[in-house]
Amino acid sequence: MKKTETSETAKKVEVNTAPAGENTASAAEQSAEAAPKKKKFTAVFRPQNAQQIRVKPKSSPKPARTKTAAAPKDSEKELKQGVQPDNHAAKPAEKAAPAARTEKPETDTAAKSTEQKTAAKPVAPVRPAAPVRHTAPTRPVGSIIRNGVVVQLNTLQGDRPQGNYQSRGGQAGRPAQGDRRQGSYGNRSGSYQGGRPAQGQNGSSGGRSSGGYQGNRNVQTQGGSYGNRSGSYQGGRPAQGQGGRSGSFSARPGSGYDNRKGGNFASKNVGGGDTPLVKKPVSNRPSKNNFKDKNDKRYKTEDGFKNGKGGKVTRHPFIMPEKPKAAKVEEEIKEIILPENITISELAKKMKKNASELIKKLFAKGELYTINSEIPYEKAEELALEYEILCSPEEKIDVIAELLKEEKEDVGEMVSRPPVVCVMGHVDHGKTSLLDAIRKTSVTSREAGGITQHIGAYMVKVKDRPITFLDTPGHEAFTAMRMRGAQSTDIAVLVVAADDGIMPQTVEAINHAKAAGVDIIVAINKIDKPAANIERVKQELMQYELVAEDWGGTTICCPISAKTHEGIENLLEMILLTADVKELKANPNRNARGLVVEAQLDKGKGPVATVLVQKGTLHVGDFVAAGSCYGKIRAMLNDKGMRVKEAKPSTPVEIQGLSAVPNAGEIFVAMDSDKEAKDFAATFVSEGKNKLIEETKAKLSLDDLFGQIKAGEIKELPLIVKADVQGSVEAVKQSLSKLSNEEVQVRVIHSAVGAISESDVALASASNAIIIGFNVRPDATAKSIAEHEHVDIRLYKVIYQAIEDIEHALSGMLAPVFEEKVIGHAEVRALFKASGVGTIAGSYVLDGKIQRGCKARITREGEQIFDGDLASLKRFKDDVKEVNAGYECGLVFEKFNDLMEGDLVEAYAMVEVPRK
Ligand SMILES: Nc1nc2c(ncn2[C@@H]2O[C@H](COP(=O)(O)OP(=O)(O)OP(=O)(O)O)[C@@H](O)[C@H]2O)c(=O)[nH]1
Repeated sequence: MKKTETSETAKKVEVNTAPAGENTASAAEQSAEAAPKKKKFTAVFRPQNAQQIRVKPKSSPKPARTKTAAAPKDSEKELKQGVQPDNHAAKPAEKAAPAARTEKPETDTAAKSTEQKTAAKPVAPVRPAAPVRHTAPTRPVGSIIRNGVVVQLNTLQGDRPQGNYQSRGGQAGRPAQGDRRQGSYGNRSGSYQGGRPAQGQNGSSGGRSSGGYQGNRNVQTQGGSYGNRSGSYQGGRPAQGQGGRSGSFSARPGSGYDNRKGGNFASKNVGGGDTPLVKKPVSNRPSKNNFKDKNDKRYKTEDGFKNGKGGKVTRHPFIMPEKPKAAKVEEEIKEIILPENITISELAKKMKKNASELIKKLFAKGELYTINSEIPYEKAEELALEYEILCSPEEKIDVIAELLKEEKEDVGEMVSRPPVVCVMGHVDHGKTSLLDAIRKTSVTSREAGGITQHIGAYMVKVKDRPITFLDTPGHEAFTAMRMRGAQSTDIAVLVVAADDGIMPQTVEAINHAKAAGVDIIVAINKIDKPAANIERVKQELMQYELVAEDWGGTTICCPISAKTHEGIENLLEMILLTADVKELKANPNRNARGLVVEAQLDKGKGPVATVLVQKGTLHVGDFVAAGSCYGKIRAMLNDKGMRVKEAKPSTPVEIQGLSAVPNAGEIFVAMDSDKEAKDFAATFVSEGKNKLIEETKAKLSLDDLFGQIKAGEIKELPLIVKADVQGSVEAVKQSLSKLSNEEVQVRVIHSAVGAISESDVALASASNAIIIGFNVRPDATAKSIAEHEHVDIRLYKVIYQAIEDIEHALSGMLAPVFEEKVIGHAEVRALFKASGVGTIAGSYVLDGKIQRGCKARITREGEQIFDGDLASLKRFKDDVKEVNAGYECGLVFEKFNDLMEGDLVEAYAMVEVPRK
């Protein structure tokens, strides 16, 4: 029965051991192989296992190594079990004293385990988890060991405990013999072990040695009981150096073996887990050397000890596994990722140090910090380096960029698309006139009676080929449109008046176009004018690396007259030619994606947006998202105001159905479902909030700024601007921002199209901002919240009124200006000395009045001898507020007593005057 059981247990053990480590597993296997030989040995431990063990002992002859045959068995079993110390333990226990399964014995065994370890090494297999399980008590050892091991071992300790337990398990067998004693001993040994391992350990060797010692002690102490004896022997011997023998010995003591084995295993196998931390590996070897007997050496192999005579090698998971683990732990700690700013407490956590330790370190450098102090990355890195911890900056992921990221499309599915063109140039050089001319020459003339809608973009057809013009003013096409890094246009037509040449805004336009990597076609306008000088324009263009084709360059220059329409056709043809060269293509068979060109809140239609489809085809009914807005397209109008059902690449359309008004320049994407569109928008909203919070946080955490605010050097006026159309938002925003001066910074923290909403008020409340509404009103909820939160909402219909109001607000915020104002004169006519007060000037008020707390200048014979505060003003013996002309009074001046009769006192006050 027992034998069979043992084999079963062995299997179980293997399973158990597996987690402990491959080594243990292999050991188990080996042990399993060896087991038959060792069968003779019985483990004392688990009564349950004991039976099984018995069986094994018979079969296992190897145990013989050890003096007791049983020991070998145990070892074998253990080996088989590898990880299953319990079984082994049980076996020995059975032999020694089956009864003793008590935890105490386990502890003893644990103690002995160290010795056993040496001896046990061979026996490693004994680990039999049994002891561990049983040995809750043994744990003391484990715990001790843990303590001994110190924190580093913690993780390992967890494992170790098992090792210890196993060995204990072996001891557990003993317990049967004399539970109490063993128990007590176990404790002792446990304590010892703990101490020792801690001391020397690190390595398994520590464990062993301690185990060995403990084993001895235990044994000794146990004395009377057989189990004890055996234990002592085992312990002692193993300790001395018999690995194999001890194994055999352990067989006797059962417990002893178990312990040893367990110990060994624990240290080795289990240790594999735990030890790594402790450095067991190293220690194990040394201990082995110390303990090794001749026999041991014989049996020893790099992999472990040979089992008994068979010469088979039992693998000892011991050292090998442990080291790598320890190394890993250290590595983990050595590199940390830090954000831009981090608090001391967070840094300490990452460094696995105590915050107070860091604070002390900084304090030693003369820098005062608290655990909540935020320090920049550089400082944190410097600090971490002192602990030999490397830092790397946290990589910020642009969630929105990730969201908008697109995979490369299959070129095969792409078809050519119309070019998207924008017109740029200096003021009055004829941009509008050119666009009008183009419309008239192409679109309007063909679409007889058709009314071209002003939707910010339109298409014209030249020789049946469409061209899309973005009708956005100036370089906004590049700035706003490029907000999300999207390329809005393919070709830029630079309008330069032939009679005016290159002007500042022309240069600006050139730079924007170049930065956007857009092809430039120069339209030299107003050639109908007598003062027109085309060649001069071409010459000037050369300064900006735009060399006309007829001058040997590559820049297409088209002389035109927006007034007479001369050259317009040629310009359009040139645009098409350039488009051909660029081979503009897009895939129309996919979800649409493009740019919001313009957007506004229409009283009848709600939010409407002019979008330029860049890829795919947009359909009515599509779910779209644009920035923080989303919705299902209810209706779609083309540039002629006609309802359309779909829009292909490069087509501008006005869409209705969005939940709110998106920002111009925002990318819109068509989604497969409403939920996707909503999620997309939600991400934008949360990202926006995060950014806002980050900005606020960053500001508040800047000591510099705080210092300046404290010193009154910087003040800020946060504003939220809401208007009915995007154009107004921009206008109000810019006008207000211009009001910033050296002392007060006007900061528009949020601006958008639409009514003043609840979230606007919430934001204003949180950031102490004023809401400026231009042609919009707050909704009912927003209004009531604003009243409750005392948020100031200012509504305007004319921009200048808003500006004027803000200007006033600013002047109120400016540091008051004080001016000196003379309030009266007095003459010193008598002097009195008063102890503790000083000299009292008995004076007569000549004119005006003298007021308490005023300032005074004293002149003597035309020469000023004092300018400072009036410390006290008395009428007779009473303090008074003021003394009018014609009355006498007593004056005492702040820290000035050098007065003489006849001195003239001029009283004055500093009064606040309104700023001009
Ligand atoms: N003679 C002549 N006058 C032109 C021509 N093109 C434009 N103009 C005049 O130049 C003036 C400015 O023209 P706009 O088209 O408004 O110029 P713009 O560049 O759009 O000006 P802003 O919108 O203020 O930037 C108008 O009075 C036009 O009539 C042209 O080809 N010949």
